[in-house]
Formats: sequence, C-alpha cells, structure tokens
Amino acid sequence: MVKVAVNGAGSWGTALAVLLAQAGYSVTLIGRRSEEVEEMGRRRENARYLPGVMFPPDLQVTTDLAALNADLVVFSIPSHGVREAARLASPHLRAQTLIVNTAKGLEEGSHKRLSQVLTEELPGHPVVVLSGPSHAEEVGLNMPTTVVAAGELTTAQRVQDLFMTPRFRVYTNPDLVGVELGGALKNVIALCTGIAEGLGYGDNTKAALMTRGLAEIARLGTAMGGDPLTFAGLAGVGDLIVTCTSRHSRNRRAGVALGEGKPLDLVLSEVGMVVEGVRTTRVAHELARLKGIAMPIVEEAFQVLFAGADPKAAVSNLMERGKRHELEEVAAVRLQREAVKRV
Ligand SMILES: NC(=O)C1=CN([C@@H]2O[C@H](COP(=O)(O)OP(=O)(O)OC[C@H]3O[C@@H](n4cnc5c(N)ncnc54)[C@H](O)[C@@H]3O)[C@@H](O)[C@H]2O)C=CC1
Ligand SMILES: O=C(CO)COP(=O)(O)O
Repeated sequence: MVKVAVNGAGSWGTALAVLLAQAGYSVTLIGRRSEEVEEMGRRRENARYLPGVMFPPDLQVTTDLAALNADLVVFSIPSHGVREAARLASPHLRAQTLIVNTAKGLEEGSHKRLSQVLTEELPGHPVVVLSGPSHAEEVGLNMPTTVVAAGELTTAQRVQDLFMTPRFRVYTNPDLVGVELGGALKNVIALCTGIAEGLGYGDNTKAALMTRGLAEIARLGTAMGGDPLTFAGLAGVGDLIVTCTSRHSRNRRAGVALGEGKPLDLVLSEVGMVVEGVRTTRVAHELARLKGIAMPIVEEAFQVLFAGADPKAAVSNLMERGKRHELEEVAAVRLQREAVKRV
C-alpha cells in the first residue's frame, strides 16, 4: 500500500490528509505541537483549523518525523517555514520519496520559488507542486475541485494518479514557474480586493482589481520564465477568482479588515491562520523593482501594508494613473513586428 505523510497539520494539510486517506492510502498527518496532535487523535477532527471534517478511521496523527519515511511526502507548511521544515525532514525521507509542495508563496530575501527551496534542501528528490482553486473547507467536504500538478511531466502524472478522485480532479502542467508564480501572487490581489470591499466599494472595483491584477501577475510571471497561457489556467485566473471572491479566503478576509481601518497586527491575529499575501507583497514588490516590471497594484498594496498609506488614497492613485493601452505588451509586440516588416 502507498505510504503517505502530510507534513503540516493546518487547514490544507488536514484536508489533503483526509482526501488521501479516503482514497485508500496509509496516511499520517504530522503536526508540530503535541497537545494539538493529541486532541486531533482524540476528537478525530482538527477543531482549530478545519472543524466539521471528521477523520477516516485509518488516518494517523503524530508529531514524530519518523513518519516521513514514506513513498510520498506532502508539504503543507506556510511558505516562511518550508526551508526549515525541509531541513528537519531530510534525514527521515527514503531515497526515492516523492515530494509534493502545496504552500503558495515565495521565499523572502532570496525571492526563490518554494520548489527551488525544496530542491536545494532535499537534493535528489523529485518535487511536484500542487496548486489551483482549492479551499480546504470545501475539499474537506468533498466538493468538486480542480487543481494542477506542476513539474517534470512523468512525475506530475504520478501525482495526478495519486491525488485524483471523483471529486478532486488533477490536471498536469509542466510550467512549474508559471504555476508557482500564479499561486503566490494571486494572494496579493486577494488582499487588495478585500481592501476594496472593506472600503465599501463594489463589484466593479473588485473586477477591475482582479483583471488588472492578473495582468500584473502575468507580466512578472512571464518575465521570470512562466508560460503566458498558465495564467489563463487553474493556477492563474482560476485561483485568483476563488481567492478574491470566497468567504473562506484568509487573504480576502484580512484585506476586508484592513479596508475597514484595522491595523495589520490586529488583522493577522484575528484571522488566526496564515495570510500568505502579506509576505508575498514584499517579495513581489522587490522582484518588480529588480526586474523593472510595472506592478502598480502591488506597489499600492506594499504602501498600504508596510508604509502606513491610506487604502482609499491607494485606490485613487490607481484610478488616476496616466492613460494606458489595455493590452500594452501585446501592442508592443505588434509594433515591433510591424517595424521588422518595414525593414
Ligand atoms: N487553506 C487552504 O485552503 C489552502 C492553503 N494553501 C496553502 O497551504 C499553505 C499552508 O496553509 P494552511 O494549511 O491553510 O495554513 P494554516 O494557517 O491553516 O495552518 C498552518 C499550519 O502550519 C503550522 N506552521 C506554522 N508555521 C510553521 C513553521 N514555521 N514551521 C512548521 N509549521 C508551521 C501551524 O502550526 C499550522 O499547523 C499556505 O502556503 C497556503 O497558502 C493552499 C491551498 C489551499
Ligand atoms: O489558496 C487558497 C485557495 O486556492 C487559499 O487561499 P487563502 O490562503 O486566502 O485562504
């Protein structure tokens, strides 16, 4: 029987452990704190992070990293903890253990994608990224969900086979860069649509932020080597839609509270779970500067989160920017082609 360990017992790790146990594998969910793990074992439920989703009888819970001696290890640790978690995991893995990362973020300081971090810390292990529109609360209740497994094609196909159920449909995509950037950057835009909601603005404003936000994601993502088509897929617009609109999204909820005027520290403690978009805003802001990519929404998000800017003024700044062509990059390529034809 396939042996699986899920490293990280937050909402996403718990939902995936339940999904994989229901699929018939031998699954162990690894948590950090012994009190939490004991409580989960007793209640057969993760009451703190995923209440109402009962554990299948065979699902094991532990703090013991020896459980990482498995065929498949799923990392569901917030992005800022991935490198350390991988270091701690390293001595316990089998030589052939397949690694699946499910966190959505970028490493602060290095700007690395999380698959790069995992490959550095766990050399020789194949790494696949699972991403797409998938709130733990809905996956835990077996609601139809589609995701993408990104990485080297045959390994991604193995992950597709392992995770696919009649309610959890997995596509493959070899574009690791595009999938990881789409998954990380949509959280920044979800914070922004939440802020707009908190300010009392309506659906027009949210649609504007989502569409122009996607343009920024694709601009940075393609500059970093992603395939433009990936941003029109599940890990791009798909995840952007769900995160910007779902009542489950922690990034959207944090944004709403910021828009209502609460300070960031209070917002984060009220949400009580990871809000990846905050750190990712800082990384995206640095990357945009380093690569000379225009990301006006990211710029305003950065000013609101880290420089005390007024959210209402940030919206005005975006609305009153100089005039632009909607398809600026496309227009630039066309002009270039016409110039080449004329020569
Ligand atoms: N919750 C969801 O619906 C989804 C979440 N994700 C991503 O999965 C990752 C994990 O998110 P969630 O499970 O939702 O977070 P969560 O906030 O529900 O739980 C985080 C878990 O990680 C543990 N943790 C926190 N810091 C840690 C560290 N430094 N080292 C080790 N463990 C640490 C906590 O004890 C907790 O068990 C995030 O990157 C998130 O964006 C991806 C898809 C869906
Ligand atoms: O990535 C997610 C859904 O696909 C989860 O988003 P939040 O972290 O905003 O809840």
